[in-house]
Parts: sequence; structure tokens; C-alpha cells
Amino acid sequence: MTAIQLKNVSKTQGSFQLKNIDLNIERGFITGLIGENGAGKTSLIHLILGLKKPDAGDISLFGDHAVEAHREALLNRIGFVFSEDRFPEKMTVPQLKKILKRFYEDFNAPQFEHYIRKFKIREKQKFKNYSTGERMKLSIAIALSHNAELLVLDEPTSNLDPNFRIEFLEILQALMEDENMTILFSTHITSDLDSIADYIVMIDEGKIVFHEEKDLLLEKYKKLKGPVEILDAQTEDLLTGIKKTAVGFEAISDEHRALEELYGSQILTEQLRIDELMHHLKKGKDV
Ligand SMILES: Nc1ncnc2c1ncn2[C@@H]1O[C@H](COP(=O)(O)OP(=O)(O)OP(=O)(O)O)[C@@H](O)[C@H]1O
Repeated sequence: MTAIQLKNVSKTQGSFQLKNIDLNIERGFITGLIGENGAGKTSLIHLILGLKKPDAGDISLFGDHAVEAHREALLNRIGFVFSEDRFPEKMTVPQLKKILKRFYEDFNAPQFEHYIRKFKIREKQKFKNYSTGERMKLSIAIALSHNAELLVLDEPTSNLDPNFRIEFLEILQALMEDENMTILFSTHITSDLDSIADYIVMIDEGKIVFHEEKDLLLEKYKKLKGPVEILDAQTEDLLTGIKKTAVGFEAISDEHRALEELYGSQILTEQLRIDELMHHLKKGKDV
């Protein structure tokens, strides 16, 4: 079943355009959304959450196409975290809790309190005295405290210290034990996705470049290393991003199996990281 579906969605903002976006985010998986600065990740997330209206196309959440009309009910089922929050400066946690109780039908106060303690968020301090990371932790605590079945997270880890980032990723993974849970997660820290994502969506200049299962993607493209002597026209045809060094060459290929058969132990095949893959696919597009 689909948690988020976009059909032929377009949105123009100044000179930028999200163009004919078709996207299905299946329930029960973690999907990572990647792309360069200004690629359109936040805009896409805002469209999904109904914070921006598409110029054309259809968006549905949990199969409901009337996102605008049912926005409040749908937001009850979604936990969201943005890279920039808008917590009132003078408010404190106990005051915020009262508002959350009114806003979320399923607000789970003990769970919220649990996360406030677990994340070491200072209850009595006004939000204006919070660090960027503490604000992010508060956003995360809210997103996790109203029995949401979909988490939409826009760069949630960008301001977190490494220890808490790992703790947060573990929490997300534990949430996936509930097979109804779905997470859409935009990030520049692609190593987060190496560890937890099931699917990767890459967006570039407002268009979806790919939407694939992470393991299949990393199986398809590999880094190859070998001696420069094997680089003839035919071999180079099967390689991209060839870099020659004093000790040999390094390149990326989606024909690594054919090359392994041809050259056996002369070449070494290595797994790519998601950031390397992203850089490679982006460069391929620019050529
Ligand atoms: N309200 C707006 N009016 C005009 N242009 C806008 C508006 N909002 C966003 N944009 C432009 O849309 C493009 C996509 O921005 P968006 O924030 O979606 O990118 P992003 O992939 O999230 O980038 P980043 O990784 O830097 O956060 C950018 O060129 C941005 O300047």
C-alpha cells in the first residue's frame, strides 16, 4: 500500500520548477531523499505536507486525494521534522505540551515526556535559549509522540551531534518493527542512508533522477580498480569517471560483472558509498 503518491506534480517557484513528479512511497519502508543544495527536496516535502500547493498534478496521502480538505486529520497521522523550526521563543516544554494535546488527537504525553528526558531537553528553559541541536531534538520528540504512521523528516540529522545522530537512527530503525510505519527522510549526510534506508530517491534540478531500492542500486554500480594496461577503447566504454593514478586506475561501472569475467583477479571490485554514487550519477548527467 502506498503512503505517499504524487502523480504528474509540477510547481514553479521563481525560476525553479519541480517538473512532472511521479513518486510512490510504499508503506513499511525508509526512503532517503537526496540531491544537491537547491535540487528541490524541501519543496517536494512541503508539497507532500500540503504546505505548498502544486500548480498541477495529484497528491495523495494514505490513499486520500483530498489532502487540502483533510489536512488536519492527515497531519495527525504524520510526524514531521524540518531543518528550521518555528517554536515560539518565549515558550517552554510544559506550555508546548498543552498545545500539542489540543492539536494531536493521539498525543501521547508520557511518550513525549519520555523523549524529553531521554534526549536531555531542558524543560524549564525558554526555547530562545535552546541550541540548534536541542530544537531539533524537540522537533523529533514531537514527531515521535503522537502515534504517527508516517514520518517526513527534512534534514533531521544536520545539526545533531554524532552520538545523538546514531541514537536517533537507532530509534528510527526500531520504529520500523511496526510494519505500518513509513519514513521519508531527506539528508546530505548520506552515510545515514547507507545504514538505514531501504529506498533512495535522488532529485536534481527539480526532477527525479532515480527511485530505487538501495541494495539493488549499490549492487548495480561498483567501484573498480585495476592496472592501466587493461584500459583499451572497449574496456573504457564500460567504465565511467576513470581516474588514472601512479598505481593503476579507478572507475565506476554498471558492467562490473562483465569486466570481472574478462579480467578476473586483475581488477578489484568495491562497494560504492551513496555520496560517491550520487556524485557519479550527477556528473554523468552533466556530461
Ligand atoms: N518561495 C520561493 N520562491 C522562489 N524560489 C523558491 C522558493 N522556495 C524555494 N525556492 C527555490 O527553489 C529551489 C529548490 O529549493 P529547495 O529548498 O526545495 O531545495 P533543497 O533541495 O531542499 O535544497 P537544500 O539542500 O539546500 O536545503 C531553490 O532554487 C530555491 O531557491
